[in-house]
Amino acid sequence: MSVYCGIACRRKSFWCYRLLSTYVTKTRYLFELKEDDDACKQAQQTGAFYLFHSLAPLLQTSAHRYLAPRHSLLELKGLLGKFGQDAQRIEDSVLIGCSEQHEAWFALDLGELERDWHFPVSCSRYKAQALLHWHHTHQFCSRSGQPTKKNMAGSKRVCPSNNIIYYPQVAPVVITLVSDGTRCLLVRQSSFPKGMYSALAGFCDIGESLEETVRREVAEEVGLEVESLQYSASQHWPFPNSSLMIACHATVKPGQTEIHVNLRELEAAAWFSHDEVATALRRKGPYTEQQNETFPFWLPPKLAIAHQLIKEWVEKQTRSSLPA
Ligand SMILES: NC(=O)C1=CN([C@@H]2O[C@H](COP(=O)(O)OP(=O)(O)OC[C@H]3O[C@@H](n4cnc5c(N)ncnc54)[C@H](OP(=O)(O)O)[C@@H]3O)[C@@H](O)[C@H]2O)C=CC1
Ligand SMILES: [Mg+2]
Repeated sequence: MSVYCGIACRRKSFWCYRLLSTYVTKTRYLFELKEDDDACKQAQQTGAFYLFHSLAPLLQTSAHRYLAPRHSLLELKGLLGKFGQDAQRIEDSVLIGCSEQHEAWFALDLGELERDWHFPVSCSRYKAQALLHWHHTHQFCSRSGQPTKKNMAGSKRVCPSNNIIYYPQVAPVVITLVSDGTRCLLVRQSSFPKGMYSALAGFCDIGESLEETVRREVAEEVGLEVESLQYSASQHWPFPNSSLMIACHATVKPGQTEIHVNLRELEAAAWFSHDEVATALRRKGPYTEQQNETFPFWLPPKLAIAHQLIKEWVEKQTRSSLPA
């Protein structure tokens, strides 16, 4: 769907109106709310608020489903009064999106945000929880030590004493499925649930390209050298502090498949065949009980990009083994 919108764009010093898609007008509207505190405050009047308590979303059950209730500004003020909280708390809310009709959506945490965040993962909550968490952990200027002030939308914080602007941080992480042509390499950390293996992951070091990170992490963790790299997809991952997972496939140099596990990083690493991985993809962990004194081999759930990467590899192997 496309609409004529009132947003003017400057091109060669002329103002012109363009045919903009719904997505573009929505994006431009959100941009305006992030840049303009008054516009954002105005948007709160007609917006919807989603509530959290120490990063756990407030949910209601309806027909055996959990739904996140929406509150108008008026309802929110009533709720805050009921819980003995000041209406000033609304200033802590952060902008998390808007509808196609430009109804702005906000998230507000009414708890103390003191606990570690261990909650069931859901894509729709990623942005709200990651942003609320970032604000909670970045309240002071690292130069002056003074408290920073968030803008209305919560897209940045500013130090009033020196005007340094702090934006929410995202740490790039590469996650690589290494293959030797017929098998793929999966690893586990001691912190993983029992029996679960995943693709090899690692944070980018400062100054590195993604290609360099993949090469270094594979060498560091399993002592192998990769020679080809193919980008697959990316995912925002909120643990521990908002990462951008960049998923890739890579292959090892021919004949160089002997794994040397770095035990400071990993508990185990091994090559797995197509059939073993295809079977594991169908299993649903976590397993709390051992079978024949070991835990079944299983893989991260569908929500994790590791699952998509591994599934992609299995499908590619299946296709290449079919007769032409
Ligand atoms: N969505 C998915 O499918 C998957 C997501 N992941 C995520 O990928 C991330 C990285 O994987 P992992 O193998 O642990 O990474 P690494 O192999 O890079 O090892 C983690 C260690 O790196 C150090 N480190 C370096 N930079 C950072 C940073 N910016 N933030 C935090 N720690 C840093 C820390 O060491 P120290 O504390 O000693 O300084 C940390 O313990 C994890 O957050 C994990 O949750 C992993 C697999 C699958
Ligand atoms: Mg790692």
